[in-house]
Order: sequence, then structure tokens, then C-alpha cells
Amino acid sequence: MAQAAHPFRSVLYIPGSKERALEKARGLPTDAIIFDLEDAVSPDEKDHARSLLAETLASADYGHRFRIVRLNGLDSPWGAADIAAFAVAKADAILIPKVSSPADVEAVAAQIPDLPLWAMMETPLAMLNAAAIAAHPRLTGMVMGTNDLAKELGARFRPDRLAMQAGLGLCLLAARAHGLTIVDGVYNAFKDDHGLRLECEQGRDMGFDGKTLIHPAQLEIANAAFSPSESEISLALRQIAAFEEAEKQGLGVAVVDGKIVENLHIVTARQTLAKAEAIAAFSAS
Ligand SMILES: CC(C)(COP(=O)(O)OP(=O)(O)OC[C@H]1O[C@@H](n2cnc3c(N)ncnc32)[C@H](O)[C@@H]1OP(=O)(O)O)[C@@H](O)C(=O)NCCC(=O)NCCSC(=O)C[C@H](O)C(=O)O
Ligand SMILES: [Mg+2]
Repeated sequence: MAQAAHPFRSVLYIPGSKERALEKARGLPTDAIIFDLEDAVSPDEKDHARSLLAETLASADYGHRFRIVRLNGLDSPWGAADIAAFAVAKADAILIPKVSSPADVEAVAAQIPDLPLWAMMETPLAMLNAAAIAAHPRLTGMVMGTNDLAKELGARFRPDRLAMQAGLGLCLLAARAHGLTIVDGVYNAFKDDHGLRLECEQGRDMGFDGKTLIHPAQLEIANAAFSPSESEISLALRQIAAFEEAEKQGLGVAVVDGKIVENLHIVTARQTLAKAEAIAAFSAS
């Protein structure tokens, strides 16, 4: 499935050093996986993680799950070796950490010519440069790094994510303006289902394609929150039927559930149905 039609409701981080987790993910209901070499791997484990992950990606079958490798930064002691190991890996995208400007994307693009690139958006400069970063011709996706962003801002974590709103909004605008996939940051309290559900719903309401996750127990909640609901599908079908009927009568507006339906709402309705179909096709594969 091409990236444009691929669902990204759930995007699970797996530390590249954890053999059991790498194995387990092959059977988990996750739309995408971020194989992490950066913050989930301690300095002592970096070399082991790199070789374990390279070997795993070369031999293991992850089905239709979208495979993303997060490298260490080029300014770190491990970045150059990561690039050498994964420039031609069996991956669907390479994720660059702590991107702050288009030049950070270009530095990796020059060394990895053939794989799509994604950017971690997690520094104050990245928020301010989001439009220019999103415009880089090699970039196809963005991931919010809300832990690093909170650290850089000196912000407190709140259920409403007040401190994150400006950055989340700027990155969403930039991603949508340039046709990129964009997924929300992680929810650290991986045993708190209620809090995760609220944060997923907030991300979905804002327009994110899905959420990054740190534990398999979070998958079901994210998959549900970012799938069109039964009532959304039913509304989309009724809007399309009502609008087609209105058009037959020479009208440009229909009314469904007391609300107007115009051409632009039909675009959204068709997108809802297309997303539901893509999810069904992915789940059956
Ligand atoms: C959070 C964890 C350390 C918890 O690990 P653990 O105590 O081992 O969990 P469990 O015993 O409950 O695990 C149960 C089984 O599930 C498997 N497992 C656990 N986590 C994963 C996973 N992420 N992917 C696949 N499988 C996983 C265990 O192996 C157990 O399997 P089994 O043996 O069959 O029972 C741990 O979940 C973890 O390490 N999570 C990932 C943390 C991570 O990746 N952090 C970095 C990304 S967050 C970030 O950096 C975002 C961004 O940059 C920012 O700035 O915000
Ligand atoms: Mg980070």
C-alpha cells in the first residue's frame, strides 16, 4: 500500500536493542513501526541495536506494517554509522531526529538518496521553521516529539496540552499545506487508558493521522480513536445520498440532520469512506 493510502492510526516505537519486542511486533495490530536507534537505546547498546536491527529488517517479515527507522542525529557519535547501515535498508522511511531546519533534512537526504524521509518535530526552532521543513522535496512525514519539546520549552504536562498547542498547530498546518503524513506525540503513562483515550481524541479532533505509542497496550485505543466511527460512516453515506438527490433537483445544497451539506462536505464525506476502506483493506491483509 502506498504511503498516501496507508493508515497511520497507530505508530509503535520499538527500541532497536530489544529482540523480544522486535519479534513481538510482527504480530501486533499496529499500522506502522518506528524502529528506534535514538532515545530508547542507551549509549552502551547503540552498536548492538544497530546490528540487531539491520539483521532483523533484512530477514523478518513485518507484513503491511509501515517500517520507519529512527536514526541517531548526525551530530552524535552514532549518526554516521547509522546512515551507513540503513541507507539501503528494507525500510519504508527514515526518521531524522531533532530536525530544526530544512538543512537538517538535506544533510541526511544527501547521504540517503533512495528512501523517503520523515522528520521528528521536537525543537522550538522546528516549530518556527515547520513550513520550510515540510516543503523539503524528500520529506513525506512528520512525527511530533512532545517529550523533547516540553523539555525545551520548560513546559508542564497537562491533560489539555496547553503548552503544546502552538507547536502542534504549526506542524499540522505545515504538513497539510505540503501533503505530508503527520502523527501526534506519545502518551507516557502507558497504563492510563483513560488519559490516552482523551489525548488520542484531542489529536484526532485536531487533524492528526494517528498517534505514536510506546507500548502494545496502547494500540487498540489509538486504532479506535483514529478510525472513522460507525456514526461518521453513516453520516457520510447519508450526506452523499442527500446531496446527489439535491443535485438531481438542480440544487447545490442539501440538509442532513438539520445541517447544510455543500460540495466541500461531500469531499470530506468521500475521504471518510476512503479512509474506512483503506483501514479495512489493511486489517484484512
Ligand atoms: C515502556 C516499556 C519500557 C515497558 O516495558 P516492559 O516492562 O517490558 O513492558 P511489559 O512487560 O508490559 O511488556 C509486555 C510485552 O510487550 C512487549 N513490549 C513492550 N513494549 C513493546 C514495544 N514498544 N513494542 C513491542 N513490544 C513491546 C514486551 O516485550 C512484552 O512481551 P512478552 O514477552 O511477549 O510478554 C517498553 O514498553 C518500551 O521500551 N517502550 C518503548 C519506549 C520507547 O521506544 N521510547 C522512545 C520513544 S518515545 C520518544 O522518544 C518520543 C519523542 O522523541 C519525544 O521526544 O517525545
Ligand atoms: Mg525526542
